[in-house]
Amino acid sequence: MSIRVEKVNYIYGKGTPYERKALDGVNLEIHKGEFVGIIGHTGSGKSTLVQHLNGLLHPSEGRVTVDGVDLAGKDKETIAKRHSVGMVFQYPEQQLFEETVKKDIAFGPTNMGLDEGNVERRVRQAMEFVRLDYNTYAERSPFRLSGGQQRRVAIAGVIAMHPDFLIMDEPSAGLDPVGRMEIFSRVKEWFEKKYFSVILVTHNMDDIARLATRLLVMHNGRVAMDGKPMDIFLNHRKELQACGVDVPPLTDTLLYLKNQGIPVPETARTVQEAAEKMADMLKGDTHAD
Ligand SMILES: Nc1ncnc2c1ncn2[C@@H]1O[C@H](COP(=O)(O)OP(=O)(O)OP(=O)(O)O)[C@@H](O)[C@H]1O
Repeated sequence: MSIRVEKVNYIYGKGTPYERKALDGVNLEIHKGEFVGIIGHTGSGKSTLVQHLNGLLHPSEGRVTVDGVDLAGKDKETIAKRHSVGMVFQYPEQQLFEETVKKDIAFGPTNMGLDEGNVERRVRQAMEFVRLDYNTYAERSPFRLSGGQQRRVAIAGVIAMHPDFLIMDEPSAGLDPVGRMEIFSRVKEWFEKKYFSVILVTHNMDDIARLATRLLVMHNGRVAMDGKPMDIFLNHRKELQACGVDVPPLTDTLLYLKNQGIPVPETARTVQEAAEKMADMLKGDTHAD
């Protein structure tokens, strides 16, 4: 199961004085089981790219397929594939439109043709996922909630679709630090249970260090770097900085441990996991002394 982006160009305002090439020859394959972090300076094309992955935007040139199905189509199979890629937008208020929280979250599963009982079950499960109490919020208007609560409703609406791929574009905007930790720990938990793969667009390098198993660095509408976060941070810091991004603080811990003679564990999937394993090894050495 995978999403493939083939030779994709995207131009905003084609033929107008505001014409702007936002994607420039992007080739990419994202597989089930990956937690892909997408970083890059502002305007590098991250949001434009992810909006192609579930057919919200169509390439000016090239194509995007999910399991071989071209998202440019309009048939039933294409729609089902688009539904398998859930998207949490940068601005949740753009995503909410129903009169109650419950109806808003139920919209996607209802559209998929699920019966009432199943829809209800998914709404409750999704509200639990985002830690919104059903009895308190189900009947409230989503427009009378705080930004952080709206964001939770928007995330719940996508979770209720049971997507194979979950795209999150700057999901922490509007969430307080506790809210962020809550949502991200649930996302991590479901990712680890293999309920979905994740594509996370963020400027938050700590989140990348904690969560990403693969890193894409966007620069001027191109994928400038694509690899294991650990390798990019440890071995390609200069190239990364040339793309307008710096390494997460945890990189220095990793370098310190490496300089103490602790090998970087190749099997670690995230930077944080590597740092934890290396710290354990260091402790082990200390005890041995
Ligand atoms: N609706 C639009 N109309 C015209 N140009 C746009 C539009 N949306 C984005 N662009 C331009 O396309 C380029 C890529 O924008 P995009 O939003 O994809 O970047 P980004 O990396 O997600 O940025 P940010 O980190 O600020 O969210 C930028 O130059 C931006 O100004």
